[in-house]
Amino acid sequence: MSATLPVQKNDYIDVVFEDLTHDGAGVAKVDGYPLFIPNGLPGEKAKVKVIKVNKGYGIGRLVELYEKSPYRVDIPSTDANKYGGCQLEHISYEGQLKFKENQVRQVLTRIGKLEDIKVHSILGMKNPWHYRNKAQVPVGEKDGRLIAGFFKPRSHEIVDTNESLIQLPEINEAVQAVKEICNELRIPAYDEETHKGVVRHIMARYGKHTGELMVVIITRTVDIPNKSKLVEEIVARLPKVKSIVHNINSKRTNVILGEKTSVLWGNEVIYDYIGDVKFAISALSFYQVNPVQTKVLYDKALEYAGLNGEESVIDAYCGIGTISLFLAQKAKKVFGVEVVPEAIEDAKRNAELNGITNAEFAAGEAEVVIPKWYKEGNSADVLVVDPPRKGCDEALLKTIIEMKPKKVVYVSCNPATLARDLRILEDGGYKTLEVQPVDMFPHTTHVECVSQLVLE
Ligand SMILES: C[S@@+](CC[C@H](N)C(=O)[O-])C[C@H]1O[C@@H](n2cnc3c(N)ncnc32)[C@H](O)[C@@H]1O
Repeated sequence: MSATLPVQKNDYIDVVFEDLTHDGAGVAKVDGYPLFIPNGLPGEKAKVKVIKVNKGYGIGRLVELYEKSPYRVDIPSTDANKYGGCQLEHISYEGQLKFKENQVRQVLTRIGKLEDIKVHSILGMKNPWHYRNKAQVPVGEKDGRLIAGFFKPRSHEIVDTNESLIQLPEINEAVQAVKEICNELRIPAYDEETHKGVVRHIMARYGKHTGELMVVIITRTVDIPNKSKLVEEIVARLPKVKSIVHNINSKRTNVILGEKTSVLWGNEVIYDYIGDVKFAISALSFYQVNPVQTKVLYDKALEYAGLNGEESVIDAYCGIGTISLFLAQKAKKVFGVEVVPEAIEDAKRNAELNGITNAEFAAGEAEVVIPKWYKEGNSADVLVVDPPRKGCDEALLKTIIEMKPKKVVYVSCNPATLARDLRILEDGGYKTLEVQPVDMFPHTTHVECVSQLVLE
């Protein structure tokens, strides 16, 4: 096969990078044949080694840079830099924002065939470091010691580090402390090959605006050896801890959290504020990871909803009711739907906590609950969706098109599924007026968008 291609495996060639892939690799073309090379930036000239050739594209490795992009920044070669999941760290923040904005525009045109919609300049952060309020760190064993950190790319080999440049310092400290305590108390790590051992993951979550810390220990076993000493030491070394939770995941799986959760010490939840609204967050509930940009994102969603106090609003994929409670302050009534029952319990508690009485919440799949509401004769003036990366279920999109809310606000963490779903809604009678990208995840390739659609 490779005989007909313009490059062969192990060739060394000189290239000029033209573009970036959605996951941040440089794209160079040889006689029209694309080569994807991690770490290459548009405009740069380089020598690369071809390491793999497929029919439609090849993969290469950067060997030498002849000419650097003005957006390239030098980063020290630490484990956190190499393995910490920050695929865009070698690009200046200005360059990252440009890349993300461009990516949104390209994807909306290519997948959504949305040629003429208004995509605003991306809203970035003033200080794009140490923003993440949550970490879920895999645990393993090396030389008889429990280690925890990042997986090496495309492997399950763990790099033992707690140094992350995008996590809040409180999160890094919490992970490090739990790791040390487990080693001191000889609590064994889980071994995924033999399916033996105890600790699988350490999770930490931090309320930036309340200073409350939650530690979750995820184990294969029902019991944790030295459990009471473990709890005692966590409380002693992490003064901000308000909740220590045990989650049991006894399955052979890559899924992090298991089904059984119990509180080992303190509260079942921690609290945090977004703006003036207070939220209770339990271990299994989704909560946005960038506390600064969440406010920016929700403010935009609220602006796009354009409420005057008379509307009935549905908030699909509502999590712990975060967007719902902002909407409820401006609408007549809000109905939130979410598949995780614990998150719905949090949402109800959050409405009460903030004295909000015009929000109701239902646990279930949005694509089941909302069609059922519609069949029972209910509808909404405004519908907000904030689905996971896979986007909205087709059954939900079909119901939206039939229900005909005047406005749809689509919050998305994946431009590709956003583009796909906007196309379906456009074909069903909606017009996308504007799209606002928001940088919720600096230094990674992820980008969030809020879109406003109106019924034509
Ligand atoms: C991106 S999060 C958004 C949550 C919330 N709007 C927020 O900003 O915190 C997506 C949420 O959808 C929930 N979810 C996933 N699949 C669902 C489904 N089929 N129906 C309802 N909720 C679902 C997840 O549990 C998660 O809470």
